[in-house]
Amino acid sequence: MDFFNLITSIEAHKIIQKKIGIYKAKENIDVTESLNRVLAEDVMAPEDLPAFTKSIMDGYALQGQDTFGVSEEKPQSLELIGKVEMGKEPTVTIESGQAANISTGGMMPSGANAVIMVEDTELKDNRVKIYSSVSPGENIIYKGSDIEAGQRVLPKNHQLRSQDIGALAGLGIKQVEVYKKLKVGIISTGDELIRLDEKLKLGQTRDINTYSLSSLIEQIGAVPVTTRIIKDDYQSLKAAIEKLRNEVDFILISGGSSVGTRDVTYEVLDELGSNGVLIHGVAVKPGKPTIFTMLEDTPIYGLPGHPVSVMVIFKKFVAPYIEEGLGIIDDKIKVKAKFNQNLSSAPGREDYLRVKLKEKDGNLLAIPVRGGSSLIMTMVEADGLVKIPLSREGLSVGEVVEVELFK
Ligand SMILES: Nc1nc2c(c(=O)[nH]1)N[C@H]1C(S)=C(S)[C@@H](COP(=O)(O)OP(=O)(O)OC[C@H]3O[C@@H](n4cnc5c(N)ncnc54)[C@H](O)[C@@H]3O)O[C@H]1N2
Ligand code: MOO
Repeated sequence: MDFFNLITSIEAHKIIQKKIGIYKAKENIDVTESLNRVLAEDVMAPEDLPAFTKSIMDGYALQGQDTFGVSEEKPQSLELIGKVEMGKEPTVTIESGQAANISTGGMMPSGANAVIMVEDTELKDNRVKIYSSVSPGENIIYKGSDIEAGQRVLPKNHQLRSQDIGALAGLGIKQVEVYKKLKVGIISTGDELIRLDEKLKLGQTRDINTYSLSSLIEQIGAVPVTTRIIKDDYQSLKAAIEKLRNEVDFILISGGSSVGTRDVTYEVLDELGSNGVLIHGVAVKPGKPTIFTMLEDTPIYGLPGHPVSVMVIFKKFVAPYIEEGLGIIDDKIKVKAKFNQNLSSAPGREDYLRVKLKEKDGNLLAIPVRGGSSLIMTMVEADGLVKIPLSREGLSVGEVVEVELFK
């Protein structure tokens, strides 16, 4: 007898998509706090970068035309008329036949259009002997050539990386408007579970899922809100959900999603859910007993307790919706690799294989990590996931597969 009403992963996504309508709240934050945050607006450059035309070599600013035809055998001598001070506007103007000392990063004096490197020159009696030619524009970068004032520097919905923060700082932008972080509540259930700081007795299991889920939530840029471990008991779970629901934007329950006598998640969610439980059972492996419903505006999931199932279902059925609420578009990193063996899978079910990547003879190989969904090491050893679609009965050796990499 089948206790679940299995639906396909496409049908499950349709139900979830239809129900989740997340309001994207925005806030202004300091650039110094903005790593991994997602822009809620386009960022335009308020000024040019660099703000002035500058030298990118240590040497002499001059007119490139003065060096045309110059070589080691046929040097040219120019008059040294002064020096450009770093961080200051030059006080000299270069005319034909003249040069001024300049350092890397110094502002080009007017009249000059190139810089000759110091190693291609010789200084004697206030005259600079030039031993090679430089064309106009050589060894300098023009005002605004990195970023032009008014240009779009970063687009809306971009997740900020360190180089982006560098660019914002370079333009003097102190604050950015980003989407507010969503809060995701985690309730791990199970009479057998103990916390990380408790002593393990035989028959007990240390809580893994609270920790793997919290870090996955943090990784996508949301805020995990954890609770104490909840017993497999209707009233305790109901009370824990009621307590959390006003604090967070999503609720994840780990464990108790199946059909055992101690699996109470379904009953509690069927009572609390706005229209009872909307999903119980998806034709995927791992993670078949997945539950989903809404507590008014709050999406709530019952995630299958096995440590691998929890992580895979989070990645495939939860993370995309949290990311949508955070303004993230698609940031999955995928690579193509050759599957290294024949492997069968049941038709009518979507499989997520954990795979390890290995390079061999110039080919990237995807090697499945064997083992059930209760073994966390199958995730630890893997580099990513490969999907076997519903319609397929397996994968063949040499077949090119797409691997979604773990971050
Ligand atoms: N008769 C059936 N039994 C099971 C079925 C089924 O279809 N019929 N489905 C199996 C599948 S598939 C999965 S997945 C699990 C899901 O079970 P639950 O969501 O009810 O999870 P639990 O029974 O509470 O736990 C399963 C397993 O995982 C361990 N666990 C739970 N939470 C944690 C945690 N936070 N950290 C570490 N380990 C955890 C728990 O001790 C169990 O060993 O059901 C199958 N059964
Ligand atoms: O679907 Mo369960 O999640 O195989 O282990």
